[in-house]
Amino acid sequence: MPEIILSINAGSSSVKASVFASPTSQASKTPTLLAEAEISGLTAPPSTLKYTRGDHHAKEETRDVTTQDAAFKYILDHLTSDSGLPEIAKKEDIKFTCHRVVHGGDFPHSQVIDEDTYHKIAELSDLAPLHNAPALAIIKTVSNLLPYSTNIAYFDTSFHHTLPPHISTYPIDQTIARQNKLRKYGFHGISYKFLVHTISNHLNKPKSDLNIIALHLGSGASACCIRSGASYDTSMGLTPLAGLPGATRSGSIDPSLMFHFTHQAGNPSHESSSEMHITQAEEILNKKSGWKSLTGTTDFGKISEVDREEDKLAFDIFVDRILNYVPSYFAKLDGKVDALVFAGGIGERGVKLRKAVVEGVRCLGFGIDEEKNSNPGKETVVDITREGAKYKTLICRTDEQLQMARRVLEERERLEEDRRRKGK
Ligand SMILES: Nc1ncnc2c1ncn2[C@@H]1O[C@H](COP(=O)(O)OP(=O)(O)O)[C@@H](O)[C@H]1O
Ligand SMILES: CC(=O)OP(=O)(O)O
Ligand SMILES: [Mg+2]
Repeated sequence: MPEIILSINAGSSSVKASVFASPTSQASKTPTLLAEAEISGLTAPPSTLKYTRGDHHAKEETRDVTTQDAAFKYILDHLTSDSGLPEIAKKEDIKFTCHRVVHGGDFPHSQVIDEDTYHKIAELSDLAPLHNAPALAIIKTVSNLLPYSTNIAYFDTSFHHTLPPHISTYPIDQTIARQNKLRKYGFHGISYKFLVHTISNHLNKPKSDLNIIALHLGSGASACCIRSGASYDTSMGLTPLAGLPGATRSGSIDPSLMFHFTHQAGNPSHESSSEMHITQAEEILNKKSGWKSLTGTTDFGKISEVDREEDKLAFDIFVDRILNYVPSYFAKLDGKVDALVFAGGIGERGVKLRKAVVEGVRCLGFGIDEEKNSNPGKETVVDITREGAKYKTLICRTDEQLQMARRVLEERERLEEDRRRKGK
């Protein structure tokens, strides 16, 4: 009997969940997708549910859903009541549940979640104010509603454990930095790992030889310099606030700015709770900045239509900030670049943004084919390189849920051992 894996990706504006069946042959490590559901637009209500099971597609507005946990409960209800998905008609049939956890601190790889792991993830909540607490709420819900399932945490940070010290270290007092574990962690690592796997297959090049400049552009956006298949540098830092701006995030700013923005910068935010303590500065920069503060919307699709001056400004800021990274990573790769890769909600759907970014780095040898860029079809990887361009430009439809489910199959023995040890 195939085993069922439920894979959950709680982003800052969306929850995506996919149901997979394990392959019947022991040798295969490829899970089969049975159904996928996504509630998007949590920061731009009303949110919408998109549901796909084989050829069956459904779309509906979910007016009262505004948190990741509510979105997950809605999705779980939808999945388990779908008569076309008998595989999970009984909730006990879900053997593994994978959770994307954005901040994993020093965890080098996935963990079966027990009380201790749960608390370690909770301790990191202040360092990912839009992510860890919502993921923990979903983990709690799964423990209550699916008590037979083994919960596994996959961390965005694990992929970036290869960052060299001169890149991960902040030039600050090192005693305090070490005590408080203040360093660059990097995020979107599950997505970047998926990109490495997929692009390596697409280019028929071993992962260990693959150099890419990857842009994961969604509600949160980051760039990653991938050298020999591993993370060498990335734009996010101690928290997912650093680097590129996002839907409600400022991205990197002069650190002194906040003390001039408000005298309350260091005071606790009203949004602090017993689970998460953040300052007003952190609340403003994470939740009240970015596209929302500039344009009133978090929907980059709308902003890209550039109807108003403020949309144009937001669009131009994003392009400008991305252009701070691509040439710098190009130099760090010594010009040995296999591809510039666009992924994430904006990277995959933002036709105009891709064009502006690629044109911005044409002096390096990139070029975009306008027709392919405008009509990229449905393949996982789409080559949008202009004929004659020296370097490739690709779109890769990232799939963090699939990446986690694959890993469950690949590292099954270690996970079983971890599960036994933790008595789960
Ligand atoms: N056609 C489009 N053009 C540009 N951006 C888009 C388009 N459609 C959706 N988006 C943007 O994609 C983002 C969501 O990306 P996604 O990676 O799914 O989010 P999350 O960060 O929550 O995982 C939203 O900011 C949304 O506005
Ligand atoms: C790390 C991060 O910002 O993730 P997301 O884009 O899914 O919110
Ligand atoms: Mg995301």
